[in-house]
Amino acid sequence: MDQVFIKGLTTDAVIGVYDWERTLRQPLIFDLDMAWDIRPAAADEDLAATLNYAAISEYIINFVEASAFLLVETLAEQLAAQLRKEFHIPWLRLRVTKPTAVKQAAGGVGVVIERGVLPS
Ligand SMILES: Nc1nc2c(c(=O)[nH]1)N=C([C@H](O)[C@@H](O)CO)CN2
Repeated sequence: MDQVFIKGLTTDAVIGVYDWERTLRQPLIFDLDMAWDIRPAAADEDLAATLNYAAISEYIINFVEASAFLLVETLAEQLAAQLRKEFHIPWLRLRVTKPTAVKQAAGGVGVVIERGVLPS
């Protein structure tokens, strides 16, 4: 299946379970793979026939900047559900990385979820 992707989208949010984390914003990085048949868009050079990664990036930034979840799990789950509904995405894989949460984890920490059904 074809995919449209967004890699390394970075924005800030209030996120975390500890008291000190409720008083500041921390960076979060989003990697998103979305199943989509790109052939109709390619055939007609038609942006409306594909997933507009610029529009989806803007949606993610607005959603995340307005959020204040405790767990990255909750953020991932809510964001994935909203993205699927808003953009009619049949299947997606979403990675949410909290790059500064654990100093010794150079590549960050976080979650990866897959939601929906991969079209055959
Ligand atoms: N699986 C998770 N573990 C932890 C989370 C989380 O959201 N999911 N959050 C924290 C703290 O907020 C941490 O990021 C502070 O450094 C700890 N573990």
